[in-house]
Amino acid sequence: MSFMHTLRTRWQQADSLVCVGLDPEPSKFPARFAADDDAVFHFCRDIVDATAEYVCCFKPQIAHFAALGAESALTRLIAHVHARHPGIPVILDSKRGDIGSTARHYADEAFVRHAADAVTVNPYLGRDSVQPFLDHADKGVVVLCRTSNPGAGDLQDLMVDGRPLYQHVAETVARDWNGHGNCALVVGATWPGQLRDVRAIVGDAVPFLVPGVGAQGGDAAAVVKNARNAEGTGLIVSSSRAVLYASKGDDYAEAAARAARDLRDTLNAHRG
Ligand SMILES: O=c1ccn([C@@H]2O[C@H](COP(=O)(O)O)[C@@H](O)[C@H]2O)c(=O)[nH]1
Repeated sequence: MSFMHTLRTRWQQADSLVCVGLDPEPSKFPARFAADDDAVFHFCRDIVDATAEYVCCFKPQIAHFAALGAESALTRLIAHVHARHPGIPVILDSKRGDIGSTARHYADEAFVRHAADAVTVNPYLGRDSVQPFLDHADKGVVVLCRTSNPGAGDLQDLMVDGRPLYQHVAETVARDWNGHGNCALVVGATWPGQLRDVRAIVGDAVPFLVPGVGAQGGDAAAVVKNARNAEGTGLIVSSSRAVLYASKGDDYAEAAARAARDLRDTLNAHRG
């Protein structure tokens, strides 16, 4: 089943727009992991198992694994999601972007090595740099559009032909790059006005990955009000630290589950 089909099915079956981000930082793990040689995998696995019923997706961020030399834990974690929680797609957040001959290897990294269902990509090298990802018609290609960070506007808001650059990215992806219907866009929760503008440009068919609620302070209610589609879906609202590190005690998994459930309920209260 394709990423888009799995995602749409999961939105309905789980009644959730929540994505739990998997950003392991061992210094924030509960003390019980201190002597565990495979702590990254075990901690993330526990979070996955505790929160699965409340999510539409999981989103591991590759730098958090690579910086620790823990790529094997990432591969095993994605395999664990697929084996124990079939029907929950995994978006590998790697924000890749390079010339086509190299991008092919990045696509293999995401879809072959790690067996992710979707990947985040940087569009600024242009169509040929994204093509190796787009060619995987059953996989999701999640293109950075208006990111959640404070400096997002430095380049993404530059005016080009009378409109900010991020709006050109949105239009180009929806009109030209989405031939297989496998594209989504990253738009930060910290920018409700831009969420509304991008939804108006791309219509209902293109999902948004929306990081920035929780630790970055984005307003979950405003995300839903501004960017849901006509079905009340179309959103993958991602939270990492606020879920992963909801408690540093032995109740870390229960606390993560509560945080994911509360985010689901907040989002659902505004879906209409
Ligand atoms: O615009 C973007 C794109 C990606 N991210 C990633 O999402 C998570 C956010 O973590 P929180 O702890 O929920 O703040 C992180 O992996 C980022 O690399 C983003 O924040 N903004």
